[in-house]
Amino acid sequence: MTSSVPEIAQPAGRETILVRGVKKYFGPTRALDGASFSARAGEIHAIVGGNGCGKSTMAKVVSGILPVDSGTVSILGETPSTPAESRALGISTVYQEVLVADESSVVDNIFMGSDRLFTKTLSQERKVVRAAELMEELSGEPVDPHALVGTLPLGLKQWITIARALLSEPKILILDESSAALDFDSTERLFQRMRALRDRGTTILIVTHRIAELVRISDRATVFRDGRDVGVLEKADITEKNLLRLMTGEDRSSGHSHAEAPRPRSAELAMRASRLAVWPGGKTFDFDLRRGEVVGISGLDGQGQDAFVRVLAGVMPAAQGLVEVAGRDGTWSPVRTLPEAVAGRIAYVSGDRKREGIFASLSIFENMVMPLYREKKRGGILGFIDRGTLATLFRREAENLLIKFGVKEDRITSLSGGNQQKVLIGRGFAMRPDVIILNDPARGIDVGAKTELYRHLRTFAEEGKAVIYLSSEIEEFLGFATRVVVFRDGAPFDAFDGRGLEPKRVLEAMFGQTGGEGLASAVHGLRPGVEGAGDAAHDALLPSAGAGSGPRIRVSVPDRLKPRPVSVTPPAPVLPLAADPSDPVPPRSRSTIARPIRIVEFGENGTRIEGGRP
Ligand SMILES: Nc1ncnc2c1ncn2[C@@H]1O[C@H](COP(=O)(O)OP(=O)(O)OP(=O)(O)O)[C@@H](O)[C@H]1O
Repeated sequence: MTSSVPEIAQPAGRETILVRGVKKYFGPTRALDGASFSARAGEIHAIVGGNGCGKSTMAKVVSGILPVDSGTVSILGETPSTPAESRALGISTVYQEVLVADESSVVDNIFMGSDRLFTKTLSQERKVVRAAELMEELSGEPVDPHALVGTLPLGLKQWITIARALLSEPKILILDESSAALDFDSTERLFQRMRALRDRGTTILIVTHRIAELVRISDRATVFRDGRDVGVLEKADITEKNLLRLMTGEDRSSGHSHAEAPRPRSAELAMRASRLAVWPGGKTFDFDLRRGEVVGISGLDGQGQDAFVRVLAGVMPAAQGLVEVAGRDGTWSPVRTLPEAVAGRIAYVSGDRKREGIFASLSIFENMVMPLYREKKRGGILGFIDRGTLATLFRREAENLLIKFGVKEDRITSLSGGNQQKVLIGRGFAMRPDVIILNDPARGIDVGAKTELYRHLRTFAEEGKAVIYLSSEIEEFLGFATRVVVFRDGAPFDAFDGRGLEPKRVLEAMFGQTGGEGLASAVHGLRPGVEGAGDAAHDALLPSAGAGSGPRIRVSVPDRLKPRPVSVTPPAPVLPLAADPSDPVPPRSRSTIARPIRIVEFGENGTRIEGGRP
């Protein structure tokens, strides 16, 4: 990868990681309960399993940062017991949480913690050059090495953590959910890099919930369940079906793809937006949300879909226009702020739990029932709720979403990442809303919980309530969304009926390659405003796109066609439940370059088939 580091010479096939009968308890929680696992030089080895089954704990044990209670751990013949020892052995880890110092520069973040190794001899100028090279190689776009990391979008922050791990050309590279903040194209680049390292003898451990990705990249996979290894699959046997069977211990398929999406029984509206523009100067449009439907929202990164759902949820003000929610008595009330949204029984669930989700210092229980407490204090509509009722609500949501926890009074940060996300989803439902707005909520949650979530939301819609569901994975909409609205350039560009939804058509719309006919159909409840959202169809060859802070989209764009991003700072959102209010909002990137596209098709069960289109 770099001339400044030595080549690795690991004989392929040699066992580099050997873990036997390891136990690791956190109080009453058995994170690892007699787990064994081994990996070889020159292989990409996946650790797979449901939320809370012990994957991250195993990754930390192998990294040498977590001592075990019992069992044996041998990494390259040694047992590192401090991060420094493990680094000296050649182990690099990219952790699940994106760990960067926002107030430091890109170069300082990349070289953080590595001064005692080979980089000691590098001058600051060389480090700056190296950081710039690495970031351009990895992220596919030039990144100012002096830029403050806090001003960068999540995807670039994730690349910084990966660049840091790759600096020393590790013998063992551990990637714990490291592609979670990367879009499809970036994930592909990461995979190429992983394959090159693997071919030079590195052992790569990956932990991921993206099953289709791990089927593609892994040479072997060890499946965990309840803190124990329950099977090892060789490359030829790594299929979605086999993985699920081992993960759940049952024979069942992943999906909801054969299920029917909810259909509204009447034309009664739950919400409406008129003359709405989500960005200053953006195109205006009208939008109706009916009772009884699930509306899927999608788009390429930074096309306004993220702003749209936040505006609907009262989390961010609209640049123009009015959003209203229908009361149970049929009256309409404006939604301009979060309190107005809460009063209108709108709940918001964010997939970005670090920035606008969890309260790290509070318990699991408090995190779930927090909005109800607040209402109680103000004597609002939920003011009658007492602690006993809260406990019942908590239990119900925890059961519904299969949340795995020890004691509900434990801090939320003691939960696995996926279980933290489930608490946020549970919080949304616990508010007993009439409209629930979910912003890419399924990041990091396992397939069992996803299925439960879809089932829950489908029932919710069938009860006459309404769902807005933004997702970066089109597969999520199959058999689930009543209709799907695709955003481009800050406004709806096209819309599709959920029945017979073709993921390929949705992808084409994201790239401006469809005619926008869906906008003309009254079924989709979309009407162009004065400037005309319908104009979007004519602007198809002048799309704007960029690597903003929005969700990841599984679409591949050739590097040479990538736009050069220009930062535009969006208005600061009102964060409803910000863990860290000082956390800056990543800039949105936009550009105006037409791009031919490469489509990734979806086969059975949502597995990807790479296809081509000039
Ligand atoms: N520091 C900690 N304190 C208390 N409990 C913990 C701690 N770390 C992990 N646990 C618990 O150990 C169990 C395993 O957690 P781990 O993070 O390893 O799961 P995981 O398989 O990586 O899950 P996910 O897919 O959700 O990331 C969980 O029940 C979790 O709540």
